[in-house]
Parts: sequence; C-alpha cells; structure tokens
Amino acid sequence: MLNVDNIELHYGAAQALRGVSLTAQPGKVMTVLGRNGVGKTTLLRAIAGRNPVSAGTISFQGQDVTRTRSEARARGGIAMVPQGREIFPLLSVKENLETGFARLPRRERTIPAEVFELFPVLKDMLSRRGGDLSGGQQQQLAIGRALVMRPDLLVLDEPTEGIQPSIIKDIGRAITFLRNRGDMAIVLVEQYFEFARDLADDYVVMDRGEITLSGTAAEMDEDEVLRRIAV
Ligand SMILES: Nc1ncnc2c1ncn2[C@@H]1O[C@H](COP(=O)(O)OP(=O)(O)OP(=O)(O)O)[C@@H](O)[C@H]1O
Repeated sequence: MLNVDNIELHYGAAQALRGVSLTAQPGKVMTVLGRNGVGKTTLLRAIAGRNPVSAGTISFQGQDVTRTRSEARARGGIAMVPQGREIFPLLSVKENLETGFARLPRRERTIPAEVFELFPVLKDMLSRRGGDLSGGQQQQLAIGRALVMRPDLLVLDEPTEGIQPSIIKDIGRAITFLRNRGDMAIVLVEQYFEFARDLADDYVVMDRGEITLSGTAAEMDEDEVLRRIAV
C-alpha cells in the first residue's frame, strides 16, 4: 500500500534523509522511533508530500506519488496528523473538523460517526473554538479531522507529546480500533517508547537520517532499541 524506497531529502545543503525505505500495510501500525532531530518528522512530511525528496521513490496503492503534490496525496487517501496539531484556533471544533472535507466529493461531506465514538469530547465541544481546547482535546480534534478525510493511510507525528495520561489512553485506543478495522495503514512517529511498542506491528529506528534497525514488534530487542533512542 505505501512503499517508500530509498529516499533522500535535503534542506538546502543539509541532508535530512539518507536511503530511507519503509512500507506500511492496511491493518498494521508501522512505528518510527528515534531521538530528537534524526529525521522522523521529515520522513512523515515526505510521505505526505509536504517536502520534496531529492532521490528515491514513494508509491501509494500501486501509483508512483513521488512528485505528487500534498493536496493530491490527501485526495488520494493520505492524511497527516502533524506535530503541534495545527488546529485553527479561531474556528469552532465543528469547523475544524469540516476542513477535512476539502478532498471529499460533496455527497461524502459528513463527519463519520466514529469520530465522536472515539472522541466523545468533540461532540460536547462542537461549537467551542479550537484555541480554547486543552492540548489533549486539540490532539483528539487533529486526529478527528484526519478521519473526516476517510484516509487509507494515516500518519501521526508524536500524538502523545505533551498530553495527559488519560487522553494518551484514549488516543491509544483509537489507534488500536482503526488498526483492527483492517482497512487503514498507520505510520506512527513516537518518542514515548512504551506507547509505541504496545501499538506497533512493525518498527524502524532512525538515527541521523538513516534507518539503523527495523523489524516486527514481536521480535523487537527492546534493550537494543532503547539503547538507540536514549538521549
Ligand atoms: N525546514 C527545515 N530547514 C532546515 N533544516 C531542517 C528543517 N526541518 C528540519 N530540519 C533539520 O533536519 C533534521 C531532521 O529534523 P526532523 O524534524 O525531521 O527530526 P525529528 O526526528 O522529527 O525530530 P523531533 O523529534 O525533534 O521532531 C534536523 O537536523 C533538523 O534540524
């Protein structure tokens, strides 16, 4: 479904990704681990088409999307929950969710019931401004907005960052529900190791723009992974 093959990415003269390859499959969570600044966000942005790669290919559902713009990738089924959430602070919760309609044909412009089943707080707060929500509620809103797009691939950038434990649990449950439904592929960037390990089917560890370790979560050597992501 998603096939990232040997991509390189530069910010000016600085190389941020070096020969990175990764796959994601429906019904599975691919987790990307690594210290700060090793290129995890850059990899997600490359997948979503927000940063152009300088070499390598990205294919999605059998199509080469390496040069496809981010809007077209979103219409094609790739939704990103960015680091920092990017909620519109002055729009209501409902309006924030509706920004996810952009890629959808008119008849499909409804908010799927699962958004409120997974995150009931959003239903209670539909008319509140995005900027008035807590960080955890904003994170739920950011995930809800991505789900409005009915994505085939959901990429999440550190969804637990700065979030209180009870909401981290809700987010973990939501990711598990979406994974178990079986029709969505998920790529999860996380620094919170236990959260990532519990959700992962497969994982990669990045260091300085490269993947230095990868495998199935079932066969993960936790000590080795922890050693590589320790600060
Ligand atoms: N827009 C940019 N321009 C120049 N350099 C950048 C830019 N964005 C990121 N970088 C650099 O690219 C490297 C990878 O950054 P990236 O944000 O992808 O890492 P990360 O693993 O996601 O880190 P974090 O966990 O802190 O988000 C870092 O050295 C960073 O300073």
